[in-house]
Amino acid sequence: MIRVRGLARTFKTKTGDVQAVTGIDFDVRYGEIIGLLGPNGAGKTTTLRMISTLLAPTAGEATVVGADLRTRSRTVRSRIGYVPQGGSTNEHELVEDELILQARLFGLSKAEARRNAGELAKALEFDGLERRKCSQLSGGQRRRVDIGLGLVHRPTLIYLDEPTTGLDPQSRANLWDHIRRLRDEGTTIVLTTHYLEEADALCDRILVMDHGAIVAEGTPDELKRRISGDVISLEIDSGSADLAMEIAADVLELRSRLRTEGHENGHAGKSLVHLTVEHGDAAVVPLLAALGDKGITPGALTVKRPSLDDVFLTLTGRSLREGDRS
Ligand SMILES: Nc1ncnc2c1ncn2[C@@H]1O[C@H](COP(=O)(O)OP(=O)(O)OP(=O)(O)O)[C@@H](O)[C@H]1O
Repeated sequence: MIRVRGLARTFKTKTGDVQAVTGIDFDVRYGEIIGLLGPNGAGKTTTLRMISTLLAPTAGEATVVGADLRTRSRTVRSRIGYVPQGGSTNEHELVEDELILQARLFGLSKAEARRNAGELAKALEFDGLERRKCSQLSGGQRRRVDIGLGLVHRPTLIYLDEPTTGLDPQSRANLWDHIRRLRDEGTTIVLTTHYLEEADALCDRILVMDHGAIVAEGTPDELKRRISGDVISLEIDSGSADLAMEIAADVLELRSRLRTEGHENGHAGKSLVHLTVEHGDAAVVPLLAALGDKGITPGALTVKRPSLDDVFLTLTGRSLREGDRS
């Protein structure tokens, strides 16, 4: 469905060149949901904009739904749907008019446009809202209309840029169901997300991006399996965190160790120390004893199977959530 080789984009700015995407390779197969996962500024949107012809690459090549990105950009455009981060609905227009206008822009007849709009309203469950102005929709309804706009010309490939950002958990889960249904009906989907749980729940395959590069690729399970063993997370006073990691390295056979600042939920002044070990349960008692000998008592301790966040930490040394704040 998509074949990308060496795709790169550099932006020239007053303060110098920004290498937004540094020469990436990836493939997307028919009927997959692919997630581009990464923190702010990782290059996800730039990648989507390039493979949707909205932004010219500075290097590299791509074939999208059978057409060359550079030489047949009009064909590519006619075969894909692109739903940008903020959507593209016009506040003052009626939902139905927006859908029909969009379909007509892609060359559909009035009758086809009307039929597709009606079918999508049913499929994405915003039927009954077609005569409302876009400004009168809830966040979740609006996102479904945005997706409808991307699909109204019946593309087989759709790009969704952060489809659920800003939605409440219920609307998010509801939108996930719709996205899965689209895939089951034969639409290939490439989406970007900051949410690990979204990538985990929704995507068949994940491309982890950081600093303009793909740093890992695989199914959610494959990525998690890369960090074999368990992750022990300890909350430690920031002043003692480095010593705690040294002590842990002395008494345990560590696969990896990472430290993040605990900014969230009133944990200022605390650090979170993440240790990957073969058998988490067996490691806890000797670890606590060794820390206790040096007067360190963790505020909290958890042992769990690695999450995608742990994968990201291990690959990049940073938490995705830290990236979110930058
Ligand atoms: N038009 C532009 N001019 C200059 N720099 C840009 C431009 N567009 C993007 N960038 C830079 O390129 C890098 C990648 O941006 P991009 O929007 O692709 O990241 P992203 O992963 O989509 O981030 P987010 O999750 O915040 O949407 C960032 O450093 C960004 O500041």
